[in-house]
Amino acid sequence: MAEIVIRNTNERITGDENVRNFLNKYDVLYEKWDASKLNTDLQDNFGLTDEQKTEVLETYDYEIRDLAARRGYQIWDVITLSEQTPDIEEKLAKFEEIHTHAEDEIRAIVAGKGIFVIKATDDVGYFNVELSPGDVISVPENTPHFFTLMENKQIIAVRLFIEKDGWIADPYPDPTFIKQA
Ligand SMILES: CSCCC(=O)/C(O)=C/O
Ligand SMILES: [Fe+2]
Ligand code: NI
Repeated sequence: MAEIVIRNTNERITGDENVRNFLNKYDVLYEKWDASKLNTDLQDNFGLTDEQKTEVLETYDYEIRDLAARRGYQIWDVITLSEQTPDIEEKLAKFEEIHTHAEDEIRAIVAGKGIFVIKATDDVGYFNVELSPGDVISVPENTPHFFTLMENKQIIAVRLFIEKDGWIADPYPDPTFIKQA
């Protein structure tokens, strides 16, 4: 279940309804997929082969096509990040820079954990969205954000894009952002 932390106040928001209501205020979609649908061999495998990634997409084909039909996503992929990922440090460094995307994108966590840090309004500042298996969020277009792993340092996520070119990020250097532990 996703949890929110508002970074400026340390307020923590828990419970599906509260989380959904908070996120919807900032045009962030929050939905759930059934994490138990994924074959257990794949849930514990953070070094998926291309064939296994296809199996993940087949497992969630109904959910993916439903989101695509409702919200216009055109392509999707599976990303795994863990110590087994080649160039993990470079990949993470890229995701950990504040950036925007010119399109709305979906991130569905199917195994592991991760945090999206998203900018709300100037007065609220940034909030953390701590994501667990089954959590599905959108990252709205042109919204400053970044992504980092949690203590277990591993994740499998399905990503849905509107643009056929996939992941394209525009850096958003933000002097108002305060890094904290
Ligand atoms: C867990 S999805 C990988 C990170 C990503 O796709 C993104 O857009 C980060 O901001
Ligand atoms: Fe992003
Ligand atoms: Ni939870």
